[in-house]
Parts: sequence; C-alpha cells; structure tokens
Amino acid sequence: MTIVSLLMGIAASVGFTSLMAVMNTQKVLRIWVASIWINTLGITLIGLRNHIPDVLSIVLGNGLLVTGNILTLRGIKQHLGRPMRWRWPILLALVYTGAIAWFAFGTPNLGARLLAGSLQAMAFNLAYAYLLLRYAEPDIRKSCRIAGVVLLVNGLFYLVRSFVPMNPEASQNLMLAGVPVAATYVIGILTTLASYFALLQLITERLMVDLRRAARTDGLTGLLNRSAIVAEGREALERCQERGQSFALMIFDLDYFKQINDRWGHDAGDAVLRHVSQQLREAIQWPHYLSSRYGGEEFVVALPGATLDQGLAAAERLRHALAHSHARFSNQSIPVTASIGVAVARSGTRFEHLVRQADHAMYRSKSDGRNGVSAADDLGGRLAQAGDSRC
Ligand SMILES: Nc1nc2c(ncn2[C@@H]2O[C@H](COP(=O)(O)OP(=O)(O)OP(=O)(O)O)[C@@H](O)[C@H]2O)c(=O)[nH]1
Repeated sequence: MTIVSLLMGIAASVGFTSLMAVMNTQKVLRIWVASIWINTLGITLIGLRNHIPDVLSIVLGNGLLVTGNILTLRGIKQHLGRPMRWRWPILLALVYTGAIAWFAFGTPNLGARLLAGSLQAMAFNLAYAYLLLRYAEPDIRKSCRIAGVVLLVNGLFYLVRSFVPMNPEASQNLMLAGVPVAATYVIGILTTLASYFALLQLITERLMVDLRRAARTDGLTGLLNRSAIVAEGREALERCQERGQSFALMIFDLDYFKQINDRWGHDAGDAVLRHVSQQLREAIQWPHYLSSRYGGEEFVVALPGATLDQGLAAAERLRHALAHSHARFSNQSIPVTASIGVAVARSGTRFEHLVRQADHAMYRSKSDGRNGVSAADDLGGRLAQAGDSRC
C-alpha cells in the first residue's frame, strides 16, 4: 500500500508538473504542484519508517504532509481571489507536528498519531470545501461546486477514519494496525486521487474562462473587441427593444492620431489609447454599458436604456474629460481629443444600422472642426462643439 501511495504520488506530481509546462499562465498550478510534491515526499518518508530514523520518518514526514496541505489551501485561496491569512494554518501545522513528535517520543502512541493525522486532514479538507462552496465567482462556480463536494467527502472520510479501531497488538508499527485501518488507507488513496482531479478541473474551467475573456477583449485597452461589441451589443439592443426601452450608442474617433504616432512614436500612441480607455471608464457613468475598441483609434460605447439626451450627456462628459486630461508617456504629456457621434435606436433598428448612423454623426463632428459631439442626422444634427481643439 505504501508503494501504491508512493507511485500514485509520484505519478500525480509528474503529471501536474508537465501540465504546468503547458498551462504556464495558471500561477496557482505552481502552488498545487509544489504541494503535491511535498505530500509525496511526506508519504515517502512515512513509508520508509523501518529504514530511516523515526524523527525523519514520523516527524518530518507528517510535517511535510501538513505543509503540503497549507500550500493547497494557499492555492485555493488564490484561485478564489481571496487573501491568505497564514497565522491559523501555520499554528495548526506547528501544533500538529508537535503532537506527532510528542506521541512518537514523549508518550509513544500510534493510535493518537493516527487520530491527529485524520483530524488535521479533515480540518484542511473541510476548509477547502467551505471556501470553494462559499466564495466561487459565478463564472467558475461549476468547477468550484464539484471540487467542493469532492473535498467535502474527503473531509468526512477523514472524520470517519478517526473512529476506526486499531489493532491493539500493533504497538508502534503502522504496518500492523489491522485490516480496518489498512482499508482506510486504500480508500484514502482513492479520495486523494479524486481531489487531484478536482484541482485539475478547477484549473481547466479557469483556463476556459480566461480564453473566453481573451477572445472578447482588446489586448491593449482591456475593452471589448469589435466582434464582442457587435455580438453583445445586438443582444443588449434586442433586450431593450423587447422591453420597450431606449438604447443609445456612441462612436468616437481620436483626432489627428496619426500625428501623435508620428511625433511621439507608436508606443506613445499605445499609451494614448490606454489613457483614452481609462478616461472612458471614468466618464461614462452608465449602468451596464458596453465599451469597445472598434478599430485602431475608434471606439464604440453602447448605453442600454439610455435616451438620446442621456447618450449625448455621456458623450459630452467623455469629450470634456479627454480634452482636459493629457496622456502621460515617458515624462511627456500628450494632449488628445475625440470627435463623437451619438445615435439612438428606433423600434426595429438593427445594431449595425445604429453604428452606421452614429458613424455618420461622428464624421460630421470631424468635418465641423473635431473635438465635438454630434447626434445622428434624423435626431437633430450637431449638438455640441467645443472651441478648444488642440490643433
Ligand atoms: N499606436 C497605435 N497606432 C495605431 C493603432 N491602430 C491604428 N493606429 C494608427 O492610427 C492612425 C489613424 O490615422 P488616421 O486614420 O489618418 O486618422 P487621424 O490621424 O486620427 O486623423 P482624423 O481621424 O482625421 O482626425 C494611423 O497612423 C494608424 O497607424 C494602434 O493600435 N496603436
């Protein structure tokens, strides 16, 4: 059984390590790989009981097992985006290792050591399960629920194990502890295997969420990309039309952006695009809006539920914020303005048509001197024009 545990530990450690090479964006995997290797080393030392000094086998072996559990806890907390408070786990580890040492050398008692081992494993597994079931974010909830249940079962298994009677003849030798204790070790191998699979599927779902997010996000600004705003904008527009709500859309294009690139360089241009996206996030002030980088220096913002006046007000806030803030790049201060067009959906308007209407309005802002806001043609023409164009 010791050999089976050891082989399983090595196989899991090697498997997780090779996964880490492929999924190198998943930082939490490194923590779990370390925890699995440490657990495997702990099991190996305990298994070598008759070949190495007791202090290495019993004390260090158990100390490594509890250290591995602390690292697993750290990984789960990181996975859930929660801070780790080290004090309690470390205190528990010290008390546990001290108790093991006491029941090995002070008052030798194999039964007490097995009980302490079961209780610490139970405490950690129940803590993992609680965290996963209680704090999962919605987009990774499915894997957290499955893993939470697996680890809960693992924790309950260790609770039951703490009541399993030991062969009184066993003295201090775990290998003679009797069939019921041996059976719990076999079941323990299976539940540990299940918990490794649970960790794996946590990582897999997180990876899928990250990939889905990357596929809909513009890498430079973190806003939605063009295909995502079209898909999500269409859905939002349909929902508003079904509920009889209005829906405003603004499109804006930075003014003379080519000159920024030519004068300060392409990296400075990128810094300006990031600055614009930051100003956009602060200025829009509308619930559930969708914002995107639609093309090179062109942005689209959808405002579900907004009327034309509300869309124009948001556009003017943004225009003003941009015109009165400079992007910073390498100690340089780069001025930037935008020309904005706003359109509002009529019943039956399609999203692409709304974008075209807003686009026409935006070009009117351009031809009227830039750094301004215009409403789509059938909505009253140009409404605002700031006089402080930077060029
Ligand atoms: N730095 C940087 N530049 C980009 C990016 N995407 C597009 N551009 C540049 O954006 C510039 C757009 O230039 P134009 O279409 O002439 O527009 P403009 O200079 O803003 O002039 P107006 O729109 O008429 O005010 C081009 O020089 C593109 O190379 C990007 O991701 N980063």
